[in-house]
Amino acid sequence: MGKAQKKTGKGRLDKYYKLAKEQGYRARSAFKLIQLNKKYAFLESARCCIDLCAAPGGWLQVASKYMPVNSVIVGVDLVPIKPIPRVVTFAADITTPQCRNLIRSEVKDWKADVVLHDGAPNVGTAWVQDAYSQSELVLMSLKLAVEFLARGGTFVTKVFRSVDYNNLVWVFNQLFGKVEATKPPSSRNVSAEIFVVCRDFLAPKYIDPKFLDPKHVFKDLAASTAATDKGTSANNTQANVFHPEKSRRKRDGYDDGDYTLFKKVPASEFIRSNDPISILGAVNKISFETDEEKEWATLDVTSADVRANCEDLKVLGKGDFKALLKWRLALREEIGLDVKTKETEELTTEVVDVTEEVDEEQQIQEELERLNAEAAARAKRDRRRANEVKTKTIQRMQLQMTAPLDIGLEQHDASLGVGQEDVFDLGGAEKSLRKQGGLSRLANGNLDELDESDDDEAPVEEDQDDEALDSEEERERKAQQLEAELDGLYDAYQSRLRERDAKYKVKEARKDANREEWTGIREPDSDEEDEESEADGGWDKMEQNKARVGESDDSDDSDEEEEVQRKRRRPTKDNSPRAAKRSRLVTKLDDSKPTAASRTAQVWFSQDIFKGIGGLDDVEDEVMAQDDDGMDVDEDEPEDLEDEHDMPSPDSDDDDFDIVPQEPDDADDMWDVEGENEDEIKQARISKYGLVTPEAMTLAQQLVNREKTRTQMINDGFNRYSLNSKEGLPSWFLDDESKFYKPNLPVTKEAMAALRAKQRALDARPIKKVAEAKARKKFKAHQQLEKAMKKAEGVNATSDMSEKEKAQQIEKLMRKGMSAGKKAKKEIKVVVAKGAHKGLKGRPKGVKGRYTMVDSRMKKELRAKKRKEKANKKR
Ligand SMILES: C[S@@+](CC[C@H](N)C(=O)[O-])C[C@H]1O[C@@H](n2cnc3c(N)ncnc32)[C@H](O)[C@@H]1O
Repeated sequence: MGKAQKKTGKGRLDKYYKLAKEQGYRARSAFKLIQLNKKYAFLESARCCIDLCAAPGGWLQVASKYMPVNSVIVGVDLVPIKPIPRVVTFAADITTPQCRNLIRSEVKDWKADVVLHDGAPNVGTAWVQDAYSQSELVLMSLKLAVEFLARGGTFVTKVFRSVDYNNLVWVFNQLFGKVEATKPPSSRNVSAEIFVVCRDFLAPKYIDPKFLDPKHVFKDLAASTAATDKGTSANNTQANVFHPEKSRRKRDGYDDGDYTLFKKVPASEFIRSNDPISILGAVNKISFETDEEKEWATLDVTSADVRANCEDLKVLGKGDFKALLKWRLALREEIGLDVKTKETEELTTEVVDVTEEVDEEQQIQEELERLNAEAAARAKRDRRRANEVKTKTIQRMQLQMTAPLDIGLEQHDASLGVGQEDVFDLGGAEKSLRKQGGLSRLANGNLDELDESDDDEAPVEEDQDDEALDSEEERERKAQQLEAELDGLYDAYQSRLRERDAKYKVKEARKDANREEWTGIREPDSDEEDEESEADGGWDKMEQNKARVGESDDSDDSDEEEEVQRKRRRPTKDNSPRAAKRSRLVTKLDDSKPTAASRTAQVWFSQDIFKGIGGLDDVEDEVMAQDDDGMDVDEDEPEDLEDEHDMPSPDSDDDDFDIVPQEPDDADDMWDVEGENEDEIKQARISKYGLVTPEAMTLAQQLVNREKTRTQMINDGFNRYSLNSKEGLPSWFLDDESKFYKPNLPVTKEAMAALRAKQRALDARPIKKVAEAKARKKFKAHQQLEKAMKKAEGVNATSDMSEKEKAQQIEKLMRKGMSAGKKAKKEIKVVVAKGAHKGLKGRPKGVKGRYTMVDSRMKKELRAKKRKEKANKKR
């Protein structure tokens, strides 16, 4: 038996439920028809289909999908069905004549190829009753089917496994050539439903009405129920006794004619019965009503427990049932029905044996159910706990009881890698440091002292205030360290991502190509070699330069070189666009909003380990001291420059850090050449890149069409996204924000259409080669024309010709000149060397003008050859 499926709650939401949702079917039952049709293929050839009990319309959807277009599909149900394309539906009870009339009016005198029936009354409390009316419903649908089906047609119906099943199948067999019962995989195992596919309708001229009369078809119901009484229901009652803790399904329903839930048997019946176990499993109470029974109740063997147990058997456990069975045996001996033959232990073993027989399959299934339920409950519990913790944390955050760092970061997240312990356990680290008395010393930068004191166990007395201050600084330092580490990890992650990103690689390759082309900013008087070194740029070249500068300090022409270097490094107070652009190439280290990289660098270099390393501190100080005006310095005032601004001079040691980083994101900025002004560049950029996004186009159109004013647009710019302070936020966060935290600008259809049109126009433009060829042609034509005109002038100048002759000659020349470049290609006729032309030498019959003989295979073979060559080349 397959894995048990839950019939309640989420157990219903199985694979087919999800599939139905995905594929737009109204009910998961749609897959039952799909699977039935896959097996018997009755829909593809059907031209007319009637679906009885069709709501909500899953089967109708399938029929409409699989049946040929223009076929007639009719759906009926008690409840109205939402419209489905190509399907006619109405609400009616299929057991009534009105329904029949409605169908008739719909299909006219057509005959249906397929009649479907998936009807099910509400299966609930009175199971026997339901099963019966289900069978009745089947019979009613069969009645309609035989009326509307065409000869050879198919009737598909759902039948519940019940005592009526065989009778129904018998009737089907009388009316159809082939009858097969099947359970499609999408039908739940726990469901008692089964589908009967009746094919090849015999369409007899006369059908005995008894075939369709429930009274006749199901008349031996009682007999069959009695016959099955010893079957599953007997097992059920036995199981009730041996596993009273488990609730059992009544697959067989209630006994025929006995619809009461409460059952009572006299004690005498229980004592005298040969099947006491069935009685214990089936009844609620054993009563002591007759005198004899009342006497038994007073006997010693009938203890108070036994009497109490007899009052309500439904609440008893296994032990109580055993006690009752023991009591029965004892009483039987007492009243002389039995001689003492068996020991009660034996009975127990017998009982156990019987138990094992009881529905072993069901036990397995129930065990599985139990295990599944337990696992589900455990998972649910865990989920609930996790949610509770999260909710609490959020509440605490809202009450400002904790920092947001708590959320989302697992304390022992492996992805954070090494160092997370001290990262997240600042308190612990602080405590251990304080214990060692090294915190304040660490804060004072006395690393050596701290190292020494590592071995020293004696605690050092410290001023309380100092300690608090120290711990604050320490905390800050740690936090900065943590941020630096996180930034490092994030950078590594980003570079890993980029490495994987093919687009990025292409971009980088292009950039590299651009960089190679870039020859740097040339000083008019700098020599060839210097230009090269500048052009190449890069760390190595700079190192070489530095070394050379250092060496050249002693050389004779040092002053000259120094001057060149200084000129190259120092910004001038030149207001020309070139100077402005160059100043842009230099990173403004003192920008009031520190960039992520500079902040990271600051944090990195703020670590104690860098303290005392020559030059670094100075650089840092200089970085801090530099101000915005730093770029507007007169070239003629080098001393001032050095005093006021921190651009390193060639003589200082700090020229190690004379880095002129290139702006990474926009190579175009670098191409600002002398003479161009900012506005022009801006305009060029707009014409090249402007209005490339649908949002930009929408805004532009709104502005042009006066749907929005400029002020409105400016006002729109002040939204919750525009005033976010980005200061001090980590780069990963800012990256994320830039991707996802931005206003959702409206995009109109018109804007999209305009953009598409623009793109189409771009696509329609010829490629460079074609354009060049066209231009060449035009140029040649122009030359020819000029030549012709010169000749015409010559003709005009001659006196040997009459005016008429001149005119004729000139016209000829001009015609020739005008037609230059428009030479019509001589058409070559292709003659395939097959049939009559095969093996022919010389001109084939009926072919005039230029021709070429081709082999029919030649083209294909040539292509194949080229393809192979290409593939080989690649390899
Ligand atoms: C299981 S649903 C049918 C699902 C349908 N095959 C589908 O795929 O959407 C059973 C339907 O039978 C209908 N039904 C039950 N008794 C009926 C009756 N006497 N006449 C018409 N419809 C009936 C119910 O209203 C219910 O919608």
